Amino acid sequence: MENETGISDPVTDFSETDSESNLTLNAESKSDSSRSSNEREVVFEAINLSFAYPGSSPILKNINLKIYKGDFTIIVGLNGSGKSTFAYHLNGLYRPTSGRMTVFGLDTKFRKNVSAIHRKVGIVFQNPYTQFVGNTVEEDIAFGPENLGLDREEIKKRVSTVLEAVHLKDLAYQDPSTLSGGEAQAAAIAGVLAMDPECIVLDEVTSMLDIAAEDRILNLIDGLRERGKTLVYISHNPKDLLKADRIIVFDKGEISFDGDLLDYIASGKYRLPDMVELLKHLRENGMNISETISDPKEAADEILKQIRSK
Ligand SMILES: Nc1ncnc2c1ncn2[C@@H]1O[C@H](COP(=O)(O)OP(=O)(O)OP(=O)(O)O)[C@@H](O)[C@H]1O
Repeated sequence: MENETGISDPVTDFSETDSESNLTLNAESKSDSSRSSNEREVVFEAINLSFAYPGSSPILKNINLKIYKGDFTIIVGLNGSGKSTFAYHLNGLYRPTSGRMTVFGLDTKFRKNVSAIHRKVGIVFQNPYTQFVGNTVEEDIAFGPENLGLDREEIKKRVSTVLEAVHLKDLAYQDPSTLSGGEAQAAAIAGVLAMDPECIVLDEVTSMLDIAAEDRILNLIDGLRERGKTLVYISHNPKDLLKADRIIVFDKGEISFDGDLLDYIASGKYRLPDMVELLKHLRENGMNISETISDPKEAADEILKQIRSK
């Protein structure tokens, strides 16, 4: 079947479970008296989550994870480790084969919950062309806000604001399928921004952007953080790690690391070339790091020392 994003998706057929909606789960968990009042709100929770594509062996294996409101979480891992597959679970596009995924306490296994989740969680896919639904860029961006039932003036305002933000005003009337890779990524991001969701999941969204466009998007992401949005960002770019509240490493469908940047570097779970890139970036941005360091392990130690001393 095709879901509303246009992705051909065999795992979001909710017809059998539709009547069992579980919208009360969040209220139940809030009434749990054992929780202290200052406990942070859990946005995403994976509980023993496993997933296999039809006819394949499991891609995600027994994932247990909570992601909290307002956090900027970066997910890294080698190609094929299951990052995108996991991201699709974060707004209910995919459902676990076993275990559970809840978003704001709503189990993604129930169709009614997924409609509610789609209003709260926007996702920008790795391949932007899969998410276009409009005949023009402008129409495409307006589609989300229209679905939210916003009035014409508000839709117009939002479309204009996000087109400006991603520098696509001149291409507003172009067919999105004819955009260049970088333009398409910017348009897909604009489409999600126009919906102003509480949480945004970004799956390698800057891979086709030039440096100026990437900077624009990263600035937008900074702005979203300041507004308290919950962000989950799948990235292969080492310098993004510096922004993260939390880094999660996927390895063959399992979580092999979960912690902050210092712990990540100290853990030695990083990809060696990433440390060299990170070092280069820090050096270019004024950190006093010896030019003679090129060995990745030495680089990691130096980054750790520099960050700790700040
Ligand atoms: N629709 C599908 N049907 C069957 N297998 C799939 C499908 N989509 C992905 N896979 C497989 O699932 C595994 C995980 O893919 P996924 O795209 O989640 O990895 P990833 O960590 O995001 O990789 P990358 O960094 O390359 O984007 C891969 O081995 C991939 O071939």
